[in-house]
This record gives sequence, C-alpha cells and structure tokens, in this order.
Amino acid sequence: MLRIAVPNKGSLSGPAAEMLHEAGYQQRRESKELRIVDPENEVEFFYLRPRDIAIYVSSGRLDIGITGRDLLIDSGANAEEILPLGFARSTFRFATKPGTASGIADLSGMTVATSYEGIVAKHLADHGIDASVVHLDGAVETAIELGVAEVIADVVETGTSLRNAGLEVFGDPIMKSEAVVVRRVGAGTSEDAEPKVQQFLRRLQGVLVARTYVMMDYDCRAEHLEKAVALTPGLESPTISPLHNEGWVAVRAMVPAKEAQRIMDDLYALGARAILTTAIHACRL
Ligand SMILES: Nc1ncnc2c1ncn2[C@@H]1O[C@H](COP(=O)(O)OP(=O)(O)OP(=O)(O)O)[C@@H](O)[C@H]1O
Ligand SMILES: O=P(O)(O)OC[C@H]1O[C@H](OP(=O)(O)OP(=O)(O)O)[C@H](O)[C@@H]1O
Ligand SMILES: [Mg+2]
Repeated sequence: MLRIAVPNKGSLSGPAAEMLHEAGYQQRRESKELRIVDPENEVEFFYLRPRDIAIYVSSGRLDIGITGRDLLIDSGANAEEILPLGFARSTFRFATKPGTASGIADLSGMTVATSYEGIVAKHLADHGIDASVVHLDGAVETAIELGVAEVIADVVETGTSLRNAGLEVFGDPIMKSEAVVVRRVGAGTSEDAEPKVQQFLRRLQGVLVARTYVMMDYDCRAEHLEKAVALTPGLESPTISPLHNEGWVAVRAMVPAKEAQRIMDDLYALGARAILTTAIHACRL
C-alpha cells in the first residue's frame, strides 16, 4: 500500500485535498481524522503538519508527500521535489519599515525574524552577511512593531499582511514557492512502490492538464487548414476529420484555457466556424 503525507491544515491543506479528490482518491470526511485508507486505490493518507512532511518522507516511513517547496528547503530534510502542483504559490522575501534597509547588504548587524530559519540563515551566509536570525512560529509581521527584530523574512502572496503592518519588501526575492510532491532522495531506483508512485504522479499530472487546457473543436475550409492548425497545434498534433460538405474539415485539439478566447477570435477571423470549447474532466497524457 502506498503511504502518502498530506497537509492537515494551513494554506496547503484544502487545495491538496481537492486535487487528490479530483484525481480519484478518497479523502478524509472531517478535519480531525489523522489517517485514512483508500482500499480501492491501495493508498493510505497521513494528515500531517505541512512543516513536518519532508521529514517524514526523508525517514523512508512514508513514500511521498505534498508540501510547500519553501518548507521542503527550510527543513533541510533528505527529500526532493518530483512534481510541482501549481497551488499555494508564494514568494519568500525580506520586509521592514520604510527607510530601514534597501538591500541585503544593509542587514549586517541587524536581527531578522522568520518562521523559515533554515532558508534565511543559508541565504544570509551565501551573501556573506553577518546578521542574527530569531525564530518565530508565525505572525512575524508584528515582530518589528514589538521590537523583536528590525527586519522580517516571510511568505508573501498578495502583500496584504505586510501592508497592514506598515512594512515593505526590499531586495531580491529569496525564493519562489508552490505546493510540490516530495520523495526521499535516492528513492525510486530500487523501491517496490515505484510503479504505484508513477501512477499517482500520472493522476496528478492529469488533474493539472485538465485544469489548464480545454478541448477545442471547429470546422474550417481545407485551404485554411495549415494556418488554423498553426493556431491550435495541440499537444501531439490535432485530429483532422473530413466533413460531408466537400472542401471543409473538422479540427479537434487541446488548447491552453487562458488563450482559448483569443484563439477563437483568430480562428473566426480565418473563416473557421462552429468553434466550440469543452472542459476536460480527466486526462492521462
Ligand atoms: N497566503 C499564502 N498564499 C499562498 N501560499 C501560502 C500563503 N501562506 C502560506 N503559504 C504557503 O503554504 C505553506 C505553509 O502553509 P501555512 O503557513 O498555512 O502552514 P504553517 O505556517 O506551517 O502552519 P500554520 O498556519 O499553522 O502556522 C508554505 O509553502 C507557504 O509558501
Ligand atoms: O501576502 P499575503 O496574501 O498577506 O499572505 C502572506 C501571509 O500568509 C501567511 O500567513 P499565515 O496565514 O499562514 O499565518 P502565519 O504567519 O501565522 O503562518 C504568511 O506567513 C503571511 O503572513
Ligand atoms: Mg502559516
């Protein structure tokens, strides 16, 4: 049975459960459940703190897990990212009161508060900056107001939390993060679980594709086909079928959902008609 770690709370938890559900896996019914078995898919899910997931996976007791890239790196665990999942996107940045610092070089001798001590200490060391790092569990935006630190380093998504605390980002972003699937470094070459891991990854990739692509169908005159196909090249190559009306063909191809409206306009301008898009519910590439 494949053993998978899933975030039990926080920003990663809801979207991770939703993605697993879309991939056909059974998920827990209430938030107090710590583990469930999905017998049909031969998978056991363990609901753990996002920060602990890379550590469990690196111990080899769990086969894979879903966590944030920033949490994986911060943990220093012997685990690696094997699939980015596109949700819980954030940037990790320094911030402070306006006028305190404008770049990392200004941080020498200062104190930086963060929940991600591993990332911050390494980043400062890599830049040869001698600053103190103080670890706080969360709500680090308040640390400056209360005099615990001159600077913070934290997850920024919309920037609302920083604005509300009267803080501004400065310097280059330290890293970009999103939810990722992680696995112990070196696993995968010899493990019995490998075929099941690959099947799990294909299912999640299917969800990612179904979320980002739509199916497009249209009719066009044969003489315009090359130009039309250039607009809708599909993933492999579009399907072309003859129409009963001579000189016309039907075309079917997957297109990125974000570009669908623009492509429909361009196809229409080319003379294509009966242009339809439909959602993809599931997919195996
Ligand atoms: N506002 C946000 N928008 C997008 N991603 C976020 C946001 N806040 C946190 N994350 C991401 O979610 C992960 C951490 O989740 P979260 O902060 O909810 O958990 P935690 O801090 O470990 O737990 P807790 O919420 O109990 O302190 C990180 O990968 C982080 O980049
Ligand atoms: O840029 P924003 O959209 O405001 O999002 C960023 C905020 O979200 C996270 O906090 P969270 O809610 O996880 O609380 P925490 O700080 O207690 O972990 C993060 O630590 C920031 O405070
Ligand atoms: Mg948090």
